[in-house]
Amino acid sequence: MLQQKIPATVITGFLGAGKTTIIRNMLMNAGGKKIALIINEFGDLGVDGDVLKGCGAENCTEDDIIELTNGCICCTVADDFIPTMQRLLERDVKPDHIVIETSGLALPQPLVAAFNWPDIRTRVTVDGVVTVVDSAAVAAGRFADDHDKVDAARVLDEGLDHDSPLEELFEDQLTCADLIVLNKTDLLDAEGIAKVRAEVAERIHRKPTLIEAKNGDVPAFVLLGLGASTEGDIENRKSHHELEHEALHESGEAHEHHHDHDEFESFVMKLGAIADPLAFVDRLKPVIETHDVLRLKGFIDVPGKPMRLVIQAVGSRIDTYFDRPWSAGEKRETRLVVIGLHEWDFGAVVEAVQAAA
Ligand SMILES: Nc1nc2c(ncn2[C@@H]2O[C@H](COP(=O)(O)OP(=O)(O)OP(=O)(O)O)[C@@H](O)[C@H]2O)c(=O)[nH]1
Repeated sequence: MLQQKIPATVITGFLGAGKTTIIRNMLMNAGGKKIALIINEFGDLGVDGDVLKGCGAENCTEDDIIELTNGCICCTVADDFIPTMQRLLERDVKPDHIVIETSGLALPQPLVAAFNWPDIRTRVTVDGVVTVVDSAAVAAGRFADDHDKVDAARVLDEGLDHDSPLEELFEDQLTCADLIVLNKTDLLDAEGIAKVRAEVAERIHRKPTLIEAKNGDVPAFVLLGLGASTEGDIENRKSHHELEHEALHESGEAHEHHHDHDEFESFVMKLGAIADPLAFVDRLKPVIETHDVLRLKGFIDVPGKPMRLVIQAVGSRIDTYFDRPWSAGEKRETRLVVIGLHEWDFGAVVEAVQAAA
């Protein structure tokens, strides 16, 4: 009899929006569903995968968590994602549901298109694309372009894309959604939330379901079981790049292929033990603001503490918490992944973070 397709849910959304938090909560209340996780990160310090392995959900053990950390899943879909999916489908014990967390910088469109590959499409279907929004960042205008800056630049260069890389990526992730989660609403009042709803609605031509959340508290039955078969609707969810590409093809103009990720850059830093993490966090805030660090996360070795300290910075909003003991064989060290916009002064950021340590 025709094999029932395994449903796969894509969780996307900009850096720090709350994807991992939503997934961790989903694992803890997914009932008996056996979940396989594919976690993609930009910057090869597997923080999300490590955090999720630490949550010890019995329906998703360590070997059900597969990490793809050699770049964005949209660029590595052919040589990384597809083979991973094929290996997963060869397992004798199949998962009930596959959940894919894209990196915060990934375009979901190429990933959804990959589900139309011949030997994937017969066995898996995209149950839905869930786009997580950092409502506080939207309310703060993080994704709205600085229009007078763009207007000034446009005077100089007619061919300038009207959107900044942040704005384009943000819209592309929204356009692809079956469900939009306005997360971090705990940081906003009713007026702020209304403003975010309006801004999100004006950026998309479709009408995906939109829900609010705090600390990723979205019930698993809302996330899993959307039944959208999104891979059959990609015509309706094109990214800016795909639309531009089509327009240029129609006009017959030649154009170079640019990767949307040239505008972003990340690096991993290793630092010594940090005796006073709160002082470190205070000194880090101005560095993040000065250099417009988009995202900083990782693990801190605090001398004398048996537990590992996780640091999570989304823009200059910084959280730290002890998540688990350092394990016996593990080397205690401070490792941070730092992600920013391309035009930043790389050396200066490294020096400033080191000086703050
Ligand atoms: N105040 C608040 N903080 C949140 C909420 N959801 C997540 N966070 C915090 O935001 C930070 C980033 O959360 P993650 O779940 O790691 O975000 P992510 O989208 O997986 O991040 P990347 O994978 O790096 O793109 C963490 O410090 C979370 O604790 C929320 O609803 N409210």
